[in-house]
Amino acid sequence: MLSSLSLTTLQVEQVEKSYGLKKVLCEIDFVVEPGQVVSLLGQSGCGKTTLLRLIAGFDRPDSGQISVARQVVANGRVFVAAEKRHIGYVPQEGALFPHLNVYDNVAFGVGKGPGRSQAIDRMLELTGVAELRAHMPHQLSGGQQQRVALARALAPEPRMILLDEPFNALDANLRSSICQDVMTLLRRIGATVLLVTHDQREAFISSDRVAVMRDGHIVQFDDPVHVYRRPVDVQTAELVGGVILLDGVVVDNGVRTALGMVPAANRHNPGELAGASGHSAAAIHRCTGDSVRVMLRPEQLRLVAPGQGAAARVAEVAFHGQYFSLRIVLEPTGVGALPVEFLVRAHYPLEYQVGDKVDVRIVGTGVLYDPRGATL
Ligand SMILES: Nc1ncnc2c1ncn2[C@@H]1O[C@H](COP(=O)(O)OP(=O)(O)OP(=O)(O)O)[C@@H](O)[C@H]1O
Repeated sequence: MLSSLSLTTLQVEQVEKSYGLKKVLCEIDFVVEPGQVVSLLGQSGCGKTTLLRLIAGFDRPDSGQISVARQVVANGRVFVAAEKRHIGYVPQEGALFPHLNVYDNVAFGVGKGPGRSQAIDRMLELTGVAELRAHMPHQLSGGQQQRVALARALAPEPRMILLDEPFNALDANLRSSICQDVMTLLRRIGATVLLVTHDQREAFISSDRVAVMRDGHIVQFDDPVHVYRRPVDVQTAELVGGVILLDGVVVDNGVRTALGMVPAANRHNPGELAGASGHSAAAIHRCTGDSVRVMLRPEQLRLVAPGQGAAARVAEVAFHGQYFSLRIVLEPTGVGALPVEFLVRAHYPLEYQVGDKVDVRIVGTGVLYDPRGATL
């Protein structure tokens, strides 16, 4: 049962696709190893669904090659029809057949043969919807519908699973718990999975690798920690989290900024960003004297006792329930042309109020980009 899922590699090589004059996918190249979960993460319109449809076999690439389990399914000469690719597809909002009950929805794609009803029963159990087998889709909650859609996609024992924003219709709280449930299940059965999402948290929670897409390109294919800690450029940094950007000038042992000296690394540096280590200075040495942009994550800033960091003041406090966000404005230092302000999180009980003077210190290293925000 489902053994084929764990053996499947997906290979996408130099795939391109245009609609009319609009190029929607450019030089798409990546591999999903057997049992890996990979997310396609990007803003609306960047080409995620188009890529998924080419892999599923609903559409043809203009050029390039797609292979599933080392068999070519699409290139200039070969095109294997969707139903012969043995790929499970869970579309946005599940799209269950409204006139079929849960059992019949799950049974839909399962071939006739011995063991059919046991296979369907097992899938209903596995996805936790066995007790709902007689329900019609309109009698199910959003989360239950997604589980049934997953059961339906898994029941024919596909070679891999494609999920197209499957949790979109759920409200925020339900969304992250259902996402975690579904991913735990898919990992337990060793499925090779490609997940389309525009939600960075969903991509990070679920995936071994994240493919960040922009304007039809994969701009970074990396593990989630690297995508967050060492994004390829400022746009990617902003896509996946809060960003503090400082203008700076590279000097011998770091970058001089309005927040003082920032230990810095470029993206290609080995080692962890936290802590100012020798490798940072070596890697940025060749840029000495250059103007750069330094990217920090908000959690890298700490409010500390006077005299221990850069002087600033609290301009605004907002309560979010679990935490407060403080808008902090640096006192002018002459470094950096514009006033520098940013948001810092603080927890209850809050020690600060609007107008307080505070000092700000950086923890860990910043990531360097050129003044346009591109990789150095
Ligand atoms: N059949 C089609 N004909 C013409 N243009 C299309 C077609 N399908 C997609 N496009 C265009 O291709 C681009 C990429 O669309 P796609 O649906 O792949 O993006 P997406 O990243 O999945 O977006 P979303 O997150 O909103 O679903 C968009 O500009 C879209 O308008």
